Amino acid sequence: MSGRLASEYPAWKKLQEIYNSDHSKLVLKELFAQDPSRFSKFSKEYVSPDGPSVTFLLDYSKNLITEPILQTLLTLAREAEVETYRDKMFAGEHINTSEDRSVLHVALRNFNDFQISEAGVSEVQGVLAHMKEFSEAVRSGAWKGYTGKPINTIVNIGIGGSDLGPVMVTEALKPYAKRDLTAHFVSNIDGTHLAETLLLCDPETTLFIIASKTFTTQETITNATSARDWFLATAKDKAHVAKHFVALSTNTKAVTEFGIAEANMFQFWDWVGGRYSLWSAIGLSIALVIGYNNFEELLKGAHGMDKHFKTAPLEKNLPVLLALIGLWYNDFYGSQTQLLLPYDQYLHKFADYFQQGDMESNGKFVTKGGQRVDYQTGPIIWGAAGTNGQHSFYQLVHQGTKLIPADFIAPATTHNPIRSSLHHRILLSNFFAQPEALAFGKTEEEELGPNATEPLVKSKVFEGNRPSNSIIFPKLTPATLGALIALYEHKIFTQGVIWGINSFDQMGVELGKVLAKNILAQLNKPEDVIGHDSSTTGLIHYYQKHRQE
Ligand SMILES: O=P(O)(O)OC[C@H]1O[C@H](O)[C@@H](O)[C@@H](O)[C@@H]1O
Repeated sequence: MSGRLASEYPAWKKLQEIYNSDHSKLVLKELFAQDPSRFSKFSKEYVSPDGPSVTFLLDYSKNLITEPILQTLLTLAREAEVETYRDKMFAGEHINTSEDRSVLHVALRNFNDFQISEAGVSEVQGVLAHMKEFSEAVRSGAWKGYTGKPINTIVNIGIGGSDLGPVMVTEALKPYAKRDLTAHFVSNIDGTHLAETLLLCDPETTLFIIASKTFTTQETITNATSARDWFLATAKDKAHVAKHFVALSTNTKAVTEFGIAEANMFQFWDWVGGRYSLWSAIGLSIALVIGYNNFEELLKGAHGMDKHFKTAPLEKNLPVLLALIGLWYNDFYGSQTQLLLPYDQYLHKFADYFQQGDMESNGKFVTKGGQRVDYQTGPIIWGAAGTNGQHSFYQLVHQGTKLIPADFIAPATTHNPIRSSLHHRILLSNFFAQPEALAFGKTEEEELGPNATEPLVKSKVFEGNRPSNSIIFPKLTPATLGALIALYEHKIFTQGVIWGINSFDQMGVELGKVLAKNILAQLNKPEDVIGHDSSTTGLIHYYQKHRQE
């Protein structure tokens, strides 16, 4: 039953035994030499079941696994009832127990395949139709600003899940963008973020999209209010707000109190988690930038992956395989982090996006049953796009003292084939070379011959045996991106079920918010600063001494 300690499952204990007795024998160079069919055994092609064509190859052969290890990991998934909990999610059961909510981002991209009865699900199509109509009106120029000019700039104001998804996807799908519609994203409460953005905006032609599930988030409401003040400083009449401000939210009351009419609000529901919300009304900026039809392709690509996750047997289920391999390193090898390395400049925000997606979901130390876990849960996610990382942190990945599993992700075809795709061939040669170097390394013998012992030679040794997955797909299309995001979403889900934690709440972001509110009220005068430790008090006093308003 989910909520149990993962370490109590028989398969977990068996994995620990296997690790203890065998891990020093798991050497990639030998595993490949012993089995010429290792690649075909440990790689799978995904082909979308229907809808827009999506294919990709997942090669997981360069991992420190054998068939028996994989089988034991699969047994662990069965003992943790991953299939049952997956089906509960798709059925709309309240698997987010702490908030007593269902978890239904899959319902946002459901094209009549799953029967889900939950309040709001039947409204999804209506909101999509509203998004289509509105985005087409803005893109065609039919929607006019208060002086009759068309909109040429949009500013999405939101943070966390109400920012990262739209930012990542609009960057990733830039080749599909309407280039004369500029999109900005303001998230940080630091006034610099808004001020620098407003310098690039004209109030007559700018549309502000206020994206907030709760519509109470301090950063977003403060930024939205300042943006409205800036707008009204020129437009004067409050009635003009209707042409320049729309809201994406679950909170109709707060939206209308802010001064945005319900007609300009795009609704979603409490069963959409913030970090799973780009498929909802939160995706409005995506639809505006790439067009509604491309947004729908994104949804369909994700839906194809949902069907795969829902129906493929565990041993062929790609999100499950990624989850199990990741768990093997996280819980038995003691790996603390997981790299996401897209060899595609358009995916330069992919790791940032899944920092929230994974770390906010699985950064939990208590099971659903309230027990402190005695094993590691969510990994630290990090990464960078293309070869940039190779010239910065890869040194540590290759020759440092830590084991850092990495996912390499690349398209076979580029959207920018300059110089007959020369750039892309160089990029991909690195995409192929890095996992090879990580896995197989370079010995002293290769460096100088059998008697080489000098420090210089030693420093050139690559021990190898550093694991990675590789994902390669034909081209980065909206549907392919949708499938890739859903792949990782379901990976996160699977790991969360096995660890017995609630992947769908985020209690850990609350304490800082409460403390900041309290401190904000004390910032005026030194004598107001009470109730803190000496460090916090000292820092605030220093600020009070040196600030200039
Ligand atoms: O969309 P909202 O309600 O403004 O929340 C923005 C963000 O706030 C918090 O940091 C968390 O709850 C995140 O999950 C959320 O994405």
